[in-house]
Amino acid sequence: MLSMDTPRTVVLCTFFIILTTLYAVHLRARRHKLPLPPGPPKLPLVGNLFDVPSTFQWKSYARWSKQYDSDIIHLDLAGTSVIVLSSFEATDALFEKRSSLYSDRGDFPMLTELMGWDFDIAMMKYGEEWRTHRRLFNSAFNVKAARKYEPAELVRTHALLARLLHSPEDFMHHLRQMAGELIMAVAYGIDVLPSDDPYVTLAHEAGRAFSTGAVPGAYLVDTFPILKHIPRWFPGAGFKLQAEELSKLSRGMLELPFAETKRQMDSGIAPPSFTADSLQALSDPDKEPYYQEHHVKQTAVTVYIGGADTTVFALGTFVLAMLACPEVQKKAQAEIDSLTGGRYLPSFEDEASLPYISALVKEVMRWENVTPLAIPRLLANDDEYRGYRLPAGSIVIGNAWAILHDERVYPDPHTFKPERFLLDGKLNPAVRNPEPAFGFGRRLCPGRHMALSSIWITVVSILATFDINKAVDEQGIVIEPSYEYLSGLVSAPVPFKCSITPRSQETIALIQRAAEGEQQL
Ligand code: HEM
Repeated sequence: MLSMDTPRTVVLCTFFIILTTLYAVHLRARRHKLPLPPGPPKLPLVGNLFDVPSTFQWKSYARWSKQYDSDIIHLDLAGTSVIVLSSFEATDALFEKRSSLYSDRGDFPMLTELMGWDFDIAMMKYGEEWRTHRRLFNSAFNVKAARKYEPAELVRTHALLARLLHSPEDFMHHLRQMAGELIMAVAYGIDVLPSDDPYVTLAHEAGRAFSTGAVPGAYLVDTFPILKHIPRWFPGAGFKLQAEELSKLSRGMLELPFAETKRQMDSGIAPPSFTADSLQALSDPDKEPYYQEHHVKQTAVTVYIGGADTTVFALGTFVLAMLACPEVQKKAQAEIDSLTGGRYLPSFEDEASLPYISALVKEVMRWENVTPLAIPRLLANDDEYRGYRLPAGSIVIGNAWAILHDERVYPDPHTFKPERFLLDGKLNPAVRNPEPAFGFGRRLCPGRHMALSSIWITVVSILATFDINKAVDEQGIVIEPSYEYLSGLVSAPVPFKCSITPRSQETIALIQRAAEGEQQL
C-alpha cells in the first residue's frame, strides 16, 4: 500500500543513491591518488621481476619490510601487483577483518585446468563451491570432531615407535609412512601396507606434482594464461604433455581410494572414515541437503594433499630442533618422566599435565614454519590501508615466516626456545599463539586441530622412549646437520642424519607391548 509519504520517500531514496554514488566516485578518485605501499624501486615493464629471488622469497620480503620500515610492501612482477604483509596487525586488519575482500585465490591454469586439481579446496575461488566444500570439511575436522581421530593417531604413533626401534636411520621414511597411514585411515578407512603401498605411493606422487604446480610462477602458462590454448605439438608446448601425464595422478587420487571405500561399504565392511561417514550422511534427511557425492569425493582428496607432507615436515623440524637444543630435549623428557615414571606411554589424557611438551610443539610450528608464505590470496576490489592504495587483482601474501620471527613478539626469534610460551611452569596466554603457521582469516587451515594433535602425540611418544642425538661417522666424528630447508610452498628440512636410540630396556618393553597389544585389537 502506498503511503502519503511516498513522494518524500522517493526523493529521499534518490538523494541517498546520488550521495552514495558520489561518495563512491570520490573514494575511487581519492584512492587513485594514494601512493602504493613502499617497496624496492621498479624497472619499466618488468618492475621487480629480477629483484624477487626464485627461492626463500619470505626472507627477501622480510628484509624489504625492515628496509622500508613498513609491514606492507608492494612489488610489481611484470605487471602483476603483489602486496606482502609482514605483521600480525596487517594480516589481522586485512585477512581477518576485511575477509570478504581478501579470501579469493589467484588463477593457477597449469594446476587447476591442465593438471586437473580444480577440485582442491585450497586452490578454489572464493564462492559457493568453496563454501560447500569448506563446510563439509569443517563438519569432520572442527575442534570437537577432530578428537575422534585421536585413537587412530595413537595406534599409528605406537607403530612408528616400533619401526624406530627396528631401523632408526630411516626415521623420515617412518614419519612419512605414519602420516600416510593415518590420513588414508581418516579420509577413507583404508589400511595401507607397511611399505610400498600403492595408495600411499600414488598420493605421494600426486602431492609432489601438486606442490610444484602451486608455486606461483612455476609455469609460464600461469603468467600468460593464453598459452593454455596452444596445441600440444606446438614448439615449447612441453608443459601440456607434462600436464596430461600429471593429470593422471590427480584423477587416480580422486577415483581409486574413493572407489575402494565404496566397495567396502557395499560389502558392509567399511570402517568409519570421513568418506564412509559423509556418504552415509547423504541419505540422512536431517543432514545438510546440499552435499553431493562428488563433494565428498573431492574433499577426501584434499585431506590427503593438505595433511600428509605438512605434518611430516613439521615432525622433521622437531627432530632437527632436538639436535640443535639437547637441553630442551632433557627438560621435555624430565617433564614426561615425572608424570609417567617411565611406567607407561603417554596418551592424550596427559596433555594438560605436560605444558612443556605443548610449548615445545608450539615452538616447532613457529621456529621453521612449514608454509612460510601460507597460500597467497587475490584482492577482489580496490582497497585502501594505512593511506596506501591496494589495487584490485593484486596477489596478497601473508609472510607467516616474518610474523613468526617478529622479535617484538618472539624475542631472539631464531633460537628454539619452548620457554617463551610458558610462565611459572604453565602455558602463558599472554604470548601469541603461532597460528599464522596455519594461515589466516577465513581460509585458515581447517585441518589444524588434527595436525596439532597428531604432532603432539608423536612428539611426546618419541621423547618418552628415545634419545635423539647427532649422528657420528665411522671415525667417531659428529655429523653436524646443515639446519637448511628446501624452498617451496611447503618447506622441508634438507635430509639429515641423526642417531635415535631407545632410552632404556624398560622403554623397549613398553613399545613392544603397545605394538603387540594393538595388533591383537
Ligand atoms: C603441520 C601441518 C599443517 C600446516 C602447517 C598447514 C598449513 C596450512 C596453510 C598455511 C594453509 C593456507 C591457509 C591460508 O590460505 O591462509 C592451509 C590450508 C589448508 N589445509 Fe592445512 N596445514 C597442515 C595440516 C593440514 C591437515 C592435517 C589437513 C587435513 C586434515 C589440512 C587441510 C588443509 C586444507 C583443506 C586447506 C585449504 C583451506 C582453504 O583454502 O579454504 N592441513 N594449511
